[in-house]
Amino acid sequence: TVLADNGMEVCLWSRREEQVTEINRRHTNSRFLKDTVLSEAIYATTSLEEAVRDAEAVILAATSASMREIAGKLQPYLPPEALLIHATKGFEVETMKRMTSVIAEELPSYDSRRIVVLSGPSHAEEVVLRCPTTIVVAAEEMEAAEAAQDLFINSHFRVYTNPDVTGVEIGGALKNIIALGAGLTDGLGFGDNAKAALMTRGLAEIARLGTAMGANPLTFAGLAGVGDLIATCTSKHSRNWRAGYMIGQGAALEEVLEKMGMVVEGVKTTQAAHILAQRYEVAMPITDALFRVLFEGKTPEEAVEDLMGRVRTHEIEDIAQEASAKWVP
Ligand SMILES: NC(=O)C1=CN([C@@H]2O[C@H](COP(=O)(O)OP(=O)(O)OC[C@H]3O[C@@H](n4cnc5c(N)ncnc54)[C@H](OP(=O)(O)O)[C@@H]3O)[C@@H](O)[C@H]2O)C=CC1
Ligand SMILES: O=C(CO)COP(=O)(O)O
Repeated sequence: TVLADNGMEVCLWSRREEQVTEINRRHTNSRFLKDTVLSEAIYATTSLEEAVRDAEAVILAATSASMREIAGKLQPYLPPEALLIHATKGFEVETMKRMTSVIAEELPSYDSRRIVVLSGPSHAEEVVLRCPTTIVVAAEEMEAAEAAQDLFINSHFRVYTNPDVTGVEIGGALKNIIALGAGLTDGLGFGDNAKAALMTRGLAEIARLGTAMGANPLTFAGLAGVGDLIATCTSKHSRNWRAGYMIGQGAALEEVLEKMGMVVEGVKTTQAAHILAQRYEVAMPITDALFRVLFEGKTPEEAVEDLMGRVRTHEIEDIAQEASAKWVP
């Protein structure tokens, strides 16, 4: 919608014939965006080759679990000059790799410095209504990030650039864990204090792992960090929040995922972050508590008790200030 508003011809690729027909005939995508009429500049196809032919930019926006498969399928068709952008928030859980690494591995002839990640507080339901939205684009090569900025920016969609690909990808992925936790505390009937605590201490552990993985800690104070954390932890649109809420109310994970019918990235990301925290030797108590609830049968109430009973500690970490001063793109 944003690109069509900016005068571009947009081709959507889907593997579902019925969805493609609906988009082309009725200009709606009722499974995902009820009550929205899409621009006539948007059309759809089941042919990936047709979708990317002569494309100025190719945007990968499916799930993290399907990124490798889709990037691999794209390989023979990607026009070499096209700008490659992804908007997926998660890790490849089998390898713990970030999305840009997965894409780079599947598209070895594409200059990986030009792969752009687009992230930030941006629920699709609000973007299609043209509600003011701000996001961030990051690439190792700043011209690529600026080219993505040029494509998307308009009066209702404001785009910032950032050279920190690692931080932007990690912020977008890890906030989903905290959103699950925020939903869970709401489902348990706790109030604003609990949610504020989770968001604040959640941001601390996002920044801790992110910094250990090479991100600029200041990125987590930006749109891909605290910005997306606020949107996702407080929004009725968030699938992660809703999934957490149902679990807090006593539902089992399998039942919740079945009901959602859409991706809840935070579940796989909790698995990935739990392992990454061990690998990088950083403390992620909220992630660990959620891991135990999701995968080890701990009750939400027990997890909260564990978190509140942890050994007392101080708030601000020196390491973050030092890392920020030293960080180079
Ligand atoms: N929704 C939002 O507001 C935002 C989402 N994101 C991120 O974007 C990503 C996608 O989210 P979202 O669109 O909401 O998720 P949904 O679950 O709503 O949709 C996922 C889409 O990916 C497609 N897909 C999954 N696997 C494959 C595959 N192997 N081949 C082809 N298509 C596939 C699905 O197609 P099919 O129906 O055929 O299964 C479906 O169209 C996530 O990482 C999310 O975190 C980021 C910002 C905002
Ligand atoms: O990342 C998002 C908004 O920025 C979407 O969050 P959910 O996947 O929780 O709906």
